[in-house]
Amino acid sequence: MEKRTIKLGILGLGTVGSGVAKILLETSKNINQKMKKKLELAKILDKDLTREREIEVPAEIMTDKPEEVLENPEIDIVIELIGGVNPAKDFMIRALKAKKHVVTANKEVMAKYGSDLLDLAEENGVDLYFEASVGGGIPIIRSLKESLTANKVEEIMGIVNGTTNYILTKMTQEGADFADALAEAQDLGYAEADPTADVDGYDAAYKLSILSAIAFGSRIDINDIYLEGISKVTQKDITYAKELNYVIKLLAIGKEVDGKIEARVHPTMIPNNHPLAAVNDSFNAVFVKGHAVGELMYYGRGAGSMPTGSAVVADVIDIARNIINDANGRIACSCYEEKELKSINEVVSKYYLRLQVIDRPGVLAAVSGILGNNGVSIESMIQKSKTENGVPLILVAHQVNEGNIQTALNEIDNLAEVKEISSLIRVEGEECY
Ligand SMILES: NC(=O)C1=CN([C@@H]2O[C@H](COP(=O)(O)OP(=O)(O)OC[C@H]3O[C@@H](n4cnc5c(N)ncnc54)[C@H](OP(=O)(O)O)[C@@H]3O)[C@@H](O)[C@H]2O)C=CC1
Ligand SMILES: N[C@@H](CC=O)C(=O)O
Ligand code: NA
Repeated sequence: MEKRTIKLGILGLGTVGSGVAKILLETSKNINQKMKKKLELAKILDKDLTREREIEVPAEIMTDKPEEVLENPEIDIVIELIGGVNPAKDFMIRALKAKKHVVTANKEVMAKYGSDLLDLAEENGVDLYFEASVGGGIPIIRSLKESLTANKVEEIMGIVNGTTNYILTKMTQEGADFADALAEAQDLGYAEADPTADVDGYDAAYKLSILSAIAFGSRIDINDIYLEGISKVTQKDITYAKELNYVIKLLAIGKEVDGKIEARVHPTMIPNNHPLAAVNDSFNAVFVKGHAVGELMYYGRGAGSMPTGSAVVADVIDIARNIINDANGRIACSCYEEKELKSINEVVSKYYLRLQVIDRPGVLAAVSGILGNNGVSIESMIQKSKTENGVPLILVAHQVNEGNIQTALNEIDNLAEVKEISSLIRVEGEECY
């Protein structure tokens, strides 16, 4: 049956909303030619209609009344770009119940409520797409759901937060101050409305939860993901990492080993020659290992108005194609199994440790003795010259269970010669690449 124009409504004309509107308005001829159908941006909801925007949109399509989008019988696809849980989630529910397809960039909502929303979409015979929620413009969700679907995914390891990658890049390459680098990332539109979501690792954890659900077929409760942000990463550790030929990145790591899932987000040292080490600024990259395809890496802009807009508009076009072909619901929710999650103590990794010790004979023997008794063997060690607060002792431990390292550190902390355990950073990546 010949379809009328497909009408779109945007919720939230902020950083991403402006990118989406720009692409839709400026590229409409090209999009319509590709679609052989007209896509029309019919309404845009935002709270403040007087604020100056990044983009000029016709005044008559702006509204501050949610019902003009959500209850508008003309609108086929609702694009949620408000962020946060509510009212974004309620608006998505209203749209799905009104049998409107939904596209969202909202990782928090998808990580926390994605499976219920996907069920609701299915019940209502509509699609819910969320490519922009992970890796911004990188087509990672579509790749996992479609191009890699023949695989049993064994591992996903990625830099999935543009803000923290921008901050760590500036701190590493320019010795920048944390707060200044964060302010720049905010100015560039990379950060969340509340940037603690970026800095403390929640944003990366939401993304890992979404990726893991698709890759491993099992829902992962966001609260079960081991999480450390970047606020404790110091210039000292960045400098010692350089000496050891490592770089520090905030990694999201998901693995399936013997049917058990490992899911963690934390600052990680990776070798300088590792492919993820060259991923800088707001770029993201996701490394995937599938049983059949082997290793792949997806790389691109993980944040920002236009790159994220690119993923959102691609979802819109995909849904429009489904509408034209009466083909919604092609790919159902991928969480078909319940798999056990490993605790962090069961994780096996290499470790970088930085201790502050008293300059006294026997201290090295005491520390290495405790490590050895706990099955931790030392790969390399640097002892720096004396400071007014003792001597920094930097160790890299071979692969071992996290439980062993933690027990050893508790014992080391009790040594009179040890003033402080300053840092523990996991080290990944050497063996596989
Ligand atoms: N920025 C990025 O690079 C990326 C963002 N995302 C995700 O995209 C979504 C949007 O992010 P972003 O564009 O950066 O966020 P912004 O804060 O820039 O934009 C959100 C917009 O929605 C408006 N808004 C807030 N509450 C309401 C409401 N109740 N009704 C109508 N409008 C409202 C805001 O107005 P006001 O400013 O007045 O509050 C603002 O204009 C988030 O889920 C984010 O996580 C995903 C990938 C990348
Ligand atoms: N705040 C996020 C935006 C994209 O998802 C980030 O910095 O990656
Ligand atoms: Na993406």
